Parts: sequence; structure tokens; C-alpha cells
Amino acid sequence: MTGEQTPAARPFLVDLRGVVDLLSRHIYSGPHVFLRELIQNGRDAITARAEHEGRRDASWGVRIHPPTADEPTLRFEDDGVGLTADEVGELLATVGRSSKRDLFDLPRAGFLGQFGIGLLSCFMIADRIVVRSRSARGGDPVEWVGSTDGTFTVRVLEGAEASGIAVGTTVSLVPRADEAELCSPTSLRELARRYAEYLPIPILIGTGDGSFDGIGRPAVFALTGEARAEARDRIAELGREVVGGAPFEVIEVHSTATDTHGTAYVLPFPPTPGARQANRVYLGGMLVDPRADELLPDWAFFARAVVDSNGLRPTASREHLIEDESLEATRAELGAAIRAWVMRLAVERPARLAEFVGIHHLGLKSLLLHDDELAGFITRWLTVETSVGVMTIDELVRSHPHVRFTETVDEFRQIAGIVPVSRAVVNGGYVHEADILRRLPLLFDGVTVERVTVSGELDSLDPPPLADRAAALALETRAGAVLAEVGCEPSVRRFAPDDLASLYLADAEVLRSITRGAARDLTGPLWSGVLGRIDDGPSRLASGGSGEAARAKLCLNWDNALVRTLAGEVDDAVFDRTIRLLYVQALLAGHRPLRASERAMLTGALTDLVALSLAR
Ligand SMILES: Nc1ncnc2c1ncn2[C@@H]1O[C@H](COP(=O)(O)OP(=O)(O)OP(=O)(O)O)[C@@H](O)[C@H]1O
Repeated sequence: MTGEQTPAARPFLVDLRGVVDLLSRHIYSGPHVFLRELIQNGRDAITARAEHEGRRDASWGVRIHPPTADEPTLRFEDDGVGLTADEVGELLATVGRSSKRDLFDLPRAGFLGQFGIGLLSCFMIADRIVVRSRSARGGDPVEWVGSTDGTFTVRVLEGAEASGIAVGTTVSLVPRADEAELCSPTSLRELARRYAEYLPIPILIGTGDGSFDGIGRPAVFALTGEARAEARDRIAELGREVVGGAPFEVIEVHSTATDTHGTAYVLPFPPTPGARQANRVYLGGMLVDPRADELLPDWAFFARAVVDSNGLRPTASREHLIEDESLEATRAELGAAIRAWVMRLAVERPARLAEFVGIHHLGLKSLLLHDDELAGFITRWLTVETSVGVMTIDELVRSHPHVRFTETVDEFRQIAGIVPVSRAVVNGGYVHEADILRRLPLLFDGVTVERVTVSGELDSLDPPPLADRAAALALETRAGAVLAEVGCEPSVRRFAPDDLASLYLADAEVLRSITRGAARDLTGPLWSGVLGRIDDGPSRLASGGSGEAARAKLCLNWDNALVRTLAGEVDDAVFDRTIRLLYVQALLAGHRPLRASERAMLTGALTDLVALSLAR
């Protein structure tokens, strides 16, 4: 027999310093979380004691004694179940061991801890942790001392040392000098309040003169039923704190899937673009994430929720939620509550809904494109700009069931001035607007939509009467010769009002081409080459070049007296200068920036006209 031996299995060794470093640098957001972990252990120990004794004493709580000048030790006492000598050895000294997991290694309901690393966070502020504990299960009290070098001692306390130690646990730490500030009474109070103000057990902080301050307040945001109705004002008051002003609305939200209860506050102002949702999440009354943006659906960008849950799961740092099925189900249920509020508002208080839409219209517009159900009742309350004034979509589809809209603001500006009331046009140029308008036939019975263009509208304007056609054509030809140098084509039409002599009209693509032309004049050779190639491409359009169909138009109003005069016997020089002036005037009226050549044209035409009149 060769006697091959199986090597003996040996346990992993853990370098505690490495683990503490891992915790402080990569898991927890900073050393301050040690207090949260201690409060959480105290709270869990009280839950375990209540389970063990079959009763809960309302006075069981935690007491925090900040270090003082005479006593540099921070003491943290709880009235929980305590630990026996065996438990101390097993639970405190084994990284990752927790009494809060069940037979199947799942987190036990009712307990906040689960990972078995929380106590180690105390090493982020102190080199030694001293735990003295007396178990509710009986036996002598015990002392466990752990050090950052990875060693620990356990001893049973007897006689005088044991007397005066009640059931519960005291953790003592001497903060390192660099963490002393963190352990000042003010800082401890602030931290305890941040993490545990809603924990339903007494949490007391020593003031240094033997007295204690309590930090608790009821979690009004999570109340339900009658208690919620009674706490209405306090819930609204909390909303001011959460949203930074009186909330537009306070909505009760809950998820039965995860035993989550809370309140969603509707922002009274539009959130800044790109702002995170920042919802506050408590688990069992303890703060987990003050800025959770995954709690509500994206579309609920206008709400900020504060919730307490017994079913959502935290990451090991306890600073975020795990993105799992529970969170997904919760998000869906909370979203449904907010959606139901919007629906109720639509039915019961339409004016209030209109106000809400007015505040959040920009965000709502993007949301409506993805959410048909919401779109069904929100869309009608959105307002749009039309050639006959601002109106809600509801008013629009009633008065103009055939909705005509422009794709850009520029086109709208050009068209709005000439279309008759019966052919009103909607400005679809603002963000998401055209997309929403295109969907109107899906949302409203009998509604049709049409995208209008400048050239299409121009074509629909009346031509001069038959008897005047020849004169009008002659005017077009004569004006065309003057305007050729600016790449613009005259077109004689009739439109109201008749005191408007001319209009500058150009389709979106023509305007883009003109802008590129202006940029070419200003930029260096590289860019002007690139911009030039765009215009020389297959979709070649004219700003000063050829491209018949796509040239800008100077639309001359045949009903205007000056235009009619120009169609008569007019001296060449006067005709030329007047057409130039009408062109520049139309550009200015259309809010088009003047190019250098157009500025020169304006000055030149005026100077010449003055000179001509002086010469006569
Ligand atoms: N104050 C206490 N009273 C009684 N038992 C305690 C106390 N503090 C810690 N323990 C015991 O020590 C174990 C380890 O505690 P630790 O804080 O490291 O992890 P945890 O609370 O179980 O989990 P988590 O890392 O999620 O906080 C606990 O499971 C608990 O059994």
C-alpha cells in the first residue's frame, strides 16, 4: 500500500485589517455608519428579546453615551436579548456569521441585520471593541474584546464585575483621535436622527450632564387609515422638508408585495432637467437610501416618495436597495397609486389637473409618448401655441378636428401670420410637440392631423384675380431680376391683412441651408469646405445658388397698395430700391437675422431713394 494521505482541510484565515479596509473604503460610504450598525444591532436584539420573553417592554431601547473630557469611551447600551459566553465566541468573532438568518440561510423576518459584518464597522473608528453582555437566557455576563490585529478575548464576569450588569449589551469604543469629531454629542445626535429617527424604540443620547435627549418621531408618512387622516398636517409638513416647498399634492402609496407604506409628494415646481428622483427609503424604520431613484417608475419624475418597507432588500452596505423582483413589484404598485391619483384628478378636479399639467408639462410630454394610458387623459390638458392663440389640446380638437401643425418654430412663425382662422396652424416645433400631435388621431375619435409646410401654405394662398394675372406675372419677373442676387424668388399672392406688403417664406431645409451659408462666410476654409459640400450634395438647395423648388420666397401681397403701385409704371431705380427694402423688411418681420450683404442692401436702398427724391 502506498498509503496516499488526504491532506487535512484547513480553515481560511482572515486578515481583519484587510476586511476593515474593504468595509470602510469599498462597502460603507464612511466611518459614520458605525453608529447605524450599532443602533441596528440594538434594535434587533430588542426584537429577539421580545421574541424570547413573549412580551415587549415599551421602555426597552438604546442609550448612547458620547465620550467626555474625563471619559474618552463612547458607550452604546441596549436592553436587548444579550449574548451568552458561547454566543459571543461564535457570533462576534466570526466574520459573516449572523444570528439573523434562518435554517435556510435566509434573512429572518423582523430583523434588520443579515450579513454578519456590521459590528466590524466599529473598527473604522476605534482599534478595540469591548462588548459586555448579559443574556436574557440566563448565565453570567460576559466580556468580549476584539482588536484590529484580528485577535479577541472572551471572559465571564463574576462577582463585583457582574453586579449591576442588566440584561442587554454594552459596546464600548475609544475613538481614534482622527474620529473624535464624529463622536461628539452633536454629531452623534445628528447621525442617530438621520438613520433612526423613525425607529419605533426609545433612542436616547447623553448630553454630558447625566441627562438624555430622545430623537424619535413617529413615521407619519407610513401611516394608513384613520391614523393617517389624523396626521394629515404632519404628513404635509414633512412634505415641505422633502420637496423644499409646499407639495402640490400628497399621495398615499403602498405595496402589499413588500409590506411597504409611504407617501409620494408631487413637486410644486418642475424638477431641474436631469435631476435624480431622490426618494427616501427606510427599512423597518431605519434609513437605507435618502436618494433612491429606482423606487418609483421613471415617468413619476414629478413625485418624491418617502416609504418604510419590511420587504425590500438592502445591499450589504445598507445604503442602497437591491434591484430585484421585490423592488420591481414595489415600483409597479407605487406607480399605480400615483397614476390612480392623476386619473382621479382628471375626473374629479379637472382644473387642478390642468394646473398640474401646467407645472410639469415638459416632463409629461416626454412621458406621454411612452405611456398610452396616461396619454389618454393627460394629453387633452396640455397647452399648445396656435396661430389663433394658446389653447389646450382639448380646445384645439374641438374647434379644429383636422389639426394642422408645423414641424419647426420657424415654419410656424412664417405661416401663422398668413393663415386664415379657419385653417389655424399649431406650432409643433417645441420639444416632443410634433410627436404628440401626430398621435392625436389615436387618442381622439374623429381627429386627423396634417403636417403643413411653408411652401404648401404658400401654394394654398389665392393668386391675383384673373384680370390682373398678366400684371402680376410682369411684377414677378421684374422683382425676380432684383432678388436673384440674394437667392430669393418673388411670388405674387393675395393674403390678409392687406397692409402687409410682403412676407419672407422658406421651408426648414432652405433655412438650414441659408444658416450654413452664413456660417461659411464666418468660418475658416476647413469648415466652409464641409458646409459647402452639404449644400452641394444631392439635396442641393439654394440660399444664393440654384435648386429651383427649394428657394426662399418673397411673397408679395397683391391686395397691398404699394405692391399694386409697383406693378404699374415705376422708374427702374425706384422699383429696384423698393423691392430691396420690401425684402429686408420681410426678413426683419420674420425674425431672420440680417447677413452683411442684406445690411448693406438696406443702407444702399435707403441712401439711393433719398438721393433720388432730392434730385427731383
Ligand atoms: N447588541 C447586540 N445584542 C445581541 N447580539 C448582538 C448584538 N450585536 C451583535 N450581536 C450578535 O452578533 C452577530 C453579528 O453582528 P453584526 O452586527 O456583525 O452582523 P448582523 O447584525 O448579524 O448583520 P449585518 O452585517 O447585516 O448588520 C449578530 O447576528 C448578533 O447575533
